[in-house]
Amino acid sequence: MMDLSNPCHRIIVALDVPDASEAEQFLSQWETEEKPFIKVGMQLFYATGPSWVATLVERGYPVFLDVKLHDIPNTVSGAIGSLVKLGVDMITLHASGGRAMMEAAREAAEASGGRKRPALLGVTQLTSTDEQMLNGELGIPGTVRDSVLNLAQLAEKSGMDGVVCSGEEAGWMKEHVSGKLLTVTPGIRLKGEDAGDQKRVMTPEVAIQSGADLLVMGRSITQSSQPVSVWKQCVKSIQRSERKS
Ligand SMILES: O=c1ccn([C@@H]2O[C@H](COP(=O)(O)O)[C@@H](O)[C@H]2O)c(=O)[nH]1
Repeated sequence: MMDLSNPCHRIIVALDVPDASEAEQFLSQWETEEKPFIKVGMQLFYATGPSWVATLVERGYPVFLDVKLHDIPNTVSGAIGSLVKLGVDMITLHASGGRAMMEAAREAAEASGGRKRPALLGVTQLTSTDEQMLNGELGIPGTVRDSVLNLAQLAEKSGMDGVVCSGEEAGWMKEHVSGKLLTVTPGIRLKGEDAGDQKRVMTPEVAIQSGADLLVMGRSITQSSQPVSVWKQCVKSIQRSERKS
């Protein structure tokens, strides 16, 4: 189960791999270490199905199910009703799905009948979106920050426990929302690393200093030849950054 006071749980490892066997092989490298906080996204969830995710939870992994639900309220309510049974720690929905959709999700999660209620996170603007894309192909005026804040405030009013945004917005946004809203921040890159498809990126240290609560790290860890050592170094360096800020 996730424990936000545990520094190891401040980094969520995005397990973007094709199947359960590759995921298991990757996780086996942590044998003697504390279990990492794992993000299962669409690629792995669609490949393994819910039962493998439930076994991860049973084995004591904190799990973030990043399926980014976005549909009519009734459908999202049903989906949350099914996903809550897995016992995961966090689930994402697109905040742009609107208030009725997020409220329906919250009600479905609360009706989970004695099971642990997962934290629900509203995805604001994806970290692969920049201002040019926002104003151009998406037709949304203003800055990325304006749009992230608008969606974060909507998520908060709709009963979400947190939001997904980039490190560029995480700390600043907290001045405009309640302190209870958790900020989960992907788009993390080590110094000098290629951003790839991500547009709003930050190093782990700067993201934590800027006010992010939890960091999502995928390829920087999964594509490293020494993933456990990169993970450990990042945990240590964010602890140091936190002490300084
Ligand atoms: O705005 C968002 C929301 C989710 N993600 C997810 O985080 C990881 C990032 O992977 P990297 O390899 O570190 O880029 C990935 O699973 C995305 O689906 C995001 O990047 N941005």
